Amino acid sequence: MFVLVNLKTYPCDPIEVAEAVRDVNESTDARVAVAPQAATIAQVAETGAETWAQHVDPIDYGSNTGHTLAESVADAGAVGTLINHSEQRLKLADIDGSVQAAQRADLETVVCANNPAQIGAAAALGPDAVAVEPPELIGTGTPVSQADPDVVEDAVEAAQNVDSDVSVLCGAGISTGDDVVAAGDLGAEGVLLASGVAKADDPTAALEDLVEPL
Ligand SMILES: O=C[C@H](O)COP(=O)(O)O
Repeated sequence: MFVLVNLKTYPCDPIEVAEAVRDVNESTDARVAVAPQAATIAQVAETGAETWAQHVDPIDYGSNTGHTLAESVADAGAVGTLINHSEQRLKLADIDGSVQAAQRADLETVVCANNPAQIGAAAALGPDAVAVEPPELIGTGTPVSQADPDVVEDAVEAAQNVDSDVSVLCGAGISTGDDVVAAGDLGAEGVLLASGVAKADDPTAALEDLVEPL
């Protein structure tokens, strides 16, 4: 299972979380990575944790003030990027452009989507993975795998019908090892989570709990 921890703009210490991600990744068969804010990608990557960007824009080098260039986050040490997170929604043409920009920079891609229909559309753009996240469950602590298991199974089916090479993650409210196991039982190959680790008093303990049953 892939456990991708998105730090969003939570007021946590990204280095503390990154060191926990690095250490827990080394102690488990699961793959554990962290997506800090763009401004801290380089510092986070220096810890040795697998580091992702939270977003890249559908642009190339040039006159794009305020945008995030895929090559820049790759140069800073990111190996992958989220695209179209529920809190950073893009138009379909821009999702396509961001996937292409990420692939140009050799970044792995996870395209987020609200529901199975959008997952099918996202999978058609050729990312490495898609992540289904019902927006109403994000940050609630109520796991999607428990509150809405059908959306996970339907997302897996929707992606497989389009491109069986595209992995499916699920996210929203995931915070325990049982939640991760439940996600796997529904066909997800990973989970995308944030508050369960970023808001934890002890990120290492939170991560250890997440991977303990894997
Ligand atoms: O990127 C992470 C997702 O939006 C899930 O957030 P959450 O784990 O706080 O529900």
